[in-house]
Amino acid sequence: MLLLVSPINPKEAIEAIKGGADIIDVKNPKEGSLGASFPWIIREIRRITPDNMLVSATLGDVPYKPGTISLAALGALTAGADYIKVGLYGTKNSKEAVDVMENVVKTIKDEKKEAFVVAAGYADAHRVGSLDPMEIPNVAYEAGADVAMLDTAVKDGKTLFDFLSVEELRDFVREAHNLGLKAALAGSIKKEQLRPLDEIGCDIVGVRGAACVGGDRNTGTIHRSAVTELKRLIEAI
Ligand SMILES: O=C[C@H](O)COP(=O)(O)O
Repeated sequence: MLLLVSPINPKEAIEAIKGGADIIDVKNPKEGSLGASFPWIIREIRRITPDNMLVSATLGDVPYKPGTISLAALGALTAGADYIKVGLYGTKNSKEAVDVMENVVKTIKDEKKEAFVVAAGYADAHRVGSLDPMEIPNVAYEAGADVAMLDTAVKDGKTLFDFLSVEELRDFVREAHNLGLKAALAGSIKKEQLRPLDEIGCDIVGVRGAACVGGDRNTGTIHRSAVTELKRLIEAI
């Protein structure tokens, strides 16, 4: 299981890299769970990240605006991201979600075939009126994306496991794999939840809060010691 860590700036990105993260995921929590960062921050983080490591950028908790999101995707790619995440927030059904995702896939793959496209849904979708999380693998598949992901939309201390049972998460991962996709899971993941995620076959676990010290995901900052511990726990499973 790979460890994706979400820094907000280059200083935190260095901590994540030194701590042993596998994927550096540039994020702006001020704009939401999957809040988009700025091109110059993505570019600088790409510059300081070793070439053999993926840099991810999220396009935000996106509305149902395929054109707008396609342009944002091109911006993230141009700034240096090679793992593009789309938070399917304002898409109310799978038809709208596929519409957004297939345009993002076209945008990215036309420019850089080997870049990854991630369709991200929310385990607590019912709290924000977005798409049923169990539909995400099929949306990702239909659109030609590479990864089906879940996070939580509302960051209030509740974790992924508060909204979906281990059995439901196992089904999500199984369906993604059956469709030839990778499965990524996030949502205020705690250290003790790494093992169950690995056991159900999760390919990528995403964290911010658990990699921060001196506060939570908003008030704390990523420190290499916390990242190293997460990495060590994963390796020990
Ligand atoms: O992509 C993963 C997110 O950054 C998860 O953040 P969180 O662990 O604070 O919920």
